[in-house]
Amino acid sequence: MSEARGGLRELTRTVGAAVALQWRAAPLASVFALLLTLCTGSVAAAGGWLTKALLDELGRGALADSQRALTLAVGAAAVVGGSMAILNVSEYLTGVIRWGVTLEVERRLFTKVAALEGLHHFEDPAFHGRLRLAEEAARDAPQQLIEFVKATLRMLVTVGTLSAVVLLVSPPMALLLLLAGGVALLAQLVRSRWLVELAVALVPTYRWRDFYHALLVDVRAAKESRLFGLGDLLLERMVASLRKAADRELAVTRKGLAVQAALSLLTAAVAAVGSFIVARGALQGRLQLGDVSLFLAAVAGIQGAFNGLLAQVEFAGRSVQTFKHYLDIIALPVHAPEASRPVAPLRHGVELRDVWFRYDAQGPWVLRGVSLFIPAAGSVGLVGVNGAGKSTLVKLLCRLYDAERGQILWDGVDVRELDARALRRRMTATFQDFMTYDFTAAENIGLGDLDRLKDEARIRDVARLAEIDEKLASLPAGYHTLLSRVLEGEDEDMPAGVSLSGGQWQRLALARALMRQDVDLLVLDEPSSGLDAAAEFHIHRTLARHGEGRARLLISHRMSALRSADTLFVLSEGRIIEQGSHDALMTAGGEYARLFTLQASGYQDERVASRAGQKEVA
Ligand SMILES: Nc1ncnc2c1ncn2[C@@H]1O[C@H](COP(=O)(O)OP(=O)(O)OP(=O)(O)O)[C@@H](O)[C@H]1O
Repeated sequence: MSEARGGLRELTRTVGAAVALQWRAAPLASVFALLLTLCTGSVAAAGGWLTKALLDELGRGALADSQRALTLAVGAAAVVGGSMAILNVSEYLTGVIRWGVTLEVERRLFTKVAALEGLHHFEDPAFHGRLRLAEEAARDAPQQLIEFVKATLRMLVTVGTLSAVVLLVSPPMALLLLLAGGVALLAQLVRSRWLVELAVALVPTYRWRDFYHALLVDVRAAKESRLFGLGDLLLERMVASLRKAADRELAVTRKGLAVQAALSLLTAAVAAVGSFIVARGALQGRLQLGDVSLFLAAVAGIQGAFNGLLAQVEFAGRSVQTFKHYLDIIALPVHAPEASRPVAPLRHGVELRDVWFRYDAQGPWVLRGVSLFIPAAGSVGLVGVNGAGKSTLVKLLCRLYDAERGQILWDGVDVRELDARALRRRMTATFQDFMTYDFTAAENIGLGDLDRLKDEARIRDVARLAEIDEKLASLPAGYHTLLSRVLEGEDEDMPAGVSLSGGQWQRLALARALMRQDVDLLVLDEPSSGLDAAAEFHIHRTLARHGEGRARLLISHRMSALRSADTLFVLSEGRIIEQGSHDALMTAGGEYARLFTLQASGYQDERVASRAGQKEVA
């Protein structure tokens, strides 16, 4: 009982939200659509009544009033013609409302997604599942729920008016019809519940299918896929996902077939019983020809109205569930900037104080009591083997996650008390897994500072700093060349897109990070991993110049790039195990010295070393 009440509450909440959404998206069209719905609901009864009156009049033979018969005939024809006109206008209004609602829903959904703070939602498979359902809902659910509301209204008006008509002819029959309709409705609700449960259960299957599909068409995946011959394997897995979905859907459809067959039998039986009652009444002279016609039209009308609603129930049940996911995502809390303290320019430095962090509450600790200080005008280098936690530390600094224990302090203020967006505006960063946007070259750089997205002079300045200006200027449309091999420009004159090399993309990412001028903290996570040796040397000199007077955190596996940092921290399994200047750490002979010597020895050529040795001896 309480479950049914909960279900009803859920239905009311969802349908209410869909109706409110439609009202906001297209108020005028909604009012007209409602009026037309009420009109179409009464068409059957009006048409039936006019036909009955016409037949009764004609049945009077020579006594018939020809003027009245003619008026009734014209009236019945007008009702049919009018209902067709209403249908056409309704279709147009449905289009207007559908577009209004789709735009509104997509805008609201992705405004919310864009406003979500941090990364944890985006690294949660359950969130992606919900988002998929919500997007599905954004496309169809409000419309289907509104169609359901309209079908219910139409059904109520049709059944109400026609039942009144049938009641006049045969009261028991009216009851029978309503009962049969009610049973069919309940059965359909059960069927729709099965379908909803199936849709939710199949979300991961469809997401895997999408994933294999993306791998089959993605240009980057195509390289490995061709080289390792992965095409058949991916295809097989994609088809297997689809087959799984198809098998499960067909199983539910088969289950529903029995229900459907029982419903058809019930409908036919009710119609047969009704016809029998009326035919007998006519034979016994209790009913006239018009009554028979009216009754048969009413039976067909009521069953048609119920069937119309039944068809909507299936979609509506599914929509209630998917739309619920949309409403849940819309209701997710986002950070309220007004609740946070403004961020002052950095004067002393950023401090990590005994920071502990793990990605999942049950997962292993990734950072275990990290403490380090990045002075406002100093540089810090972070060293550590793969998986030590370096990039995780960067994510915490950018407030993409918050520490579980300990604090990150911005001039002594816990960053959790600060407005995250304002904090991010005071810093810039290049990430190890930087983005390559399929935009123009200028936009790829300008995105680093949206206020200067069109500032070509500034864009070229930072491109020069990142030593990519010459290359970009030489592209077919210079900085306005699209950097894409998968999208084409919407503008016909635009030359075909081009792609860059890995190192060139990295320079572009670096230029993007340099776009922001008024920043206090510069975070560079492997900014030169893809650069050739000469370029790396130049870039680091440029970065050192550019970063002067700011707090800098530099991460690199190329240890030579870090040696000039004021302080170096060695991170191992989430702990700082050494710290000091390059010279101090080399003298100490610990992990840093071991890693540095190991890397340096890889660059030693014995012939050069032995020549150097001979010179020393001489
Ligand atoms: N989003 C994530 N969810 C769960 N675990 C993660 C996530 N990102 C990283 N990890 C785990 O956290 C640990 C530290 O990863 P991190 O990327 O910080 O290392 P790193 O020092 O930057 O390594 P590398 O030198 O390879 O870039 C790893 O064991 C990794 O598996």
